[in-house]
Amino acid sequence: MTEKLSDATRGPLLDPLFSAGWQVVDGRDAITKTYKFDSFVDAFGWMTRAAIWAEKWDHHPEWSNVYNTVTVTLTTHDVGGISALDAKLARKMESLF
Ligand SMILES: C[C@H](O)[C@H](O)[C@H]1CNC2=NC(N)=NC(=O)C2=N1
Repeated sequence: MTEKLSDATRGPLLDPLFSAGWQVVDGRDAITKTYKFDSFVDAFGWMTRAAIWAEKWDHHPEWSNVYNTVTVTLTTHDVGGISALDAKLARKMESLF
């Protein structure tokens, strides 16, 4: 069962993501990162690959794309905050980037 991250698990799961450029969203228990690509095709290709994992894990990003830029926000709507699934999807997005 998915749960909001406890204080004890937040650091180990989120600190590596903060080092990779993820940030906490102001006023929300959510994390965000803006990715820049060389082209729209690269951006959309990355979104397509990330979307396959999101669907496989039944965990979906809030995201938007403008040309070569993709802004992603991850949170777990079912628990009202960041869960391990958000960290897992963020790590996958990093590895696909
Ligand atoms: C019913 C379905 O499994 C849930 O609504 C899933 C779908 N994708 C989801 N994605 C995200 N980001 N948070 C959720 O709580 C969530 N819940």
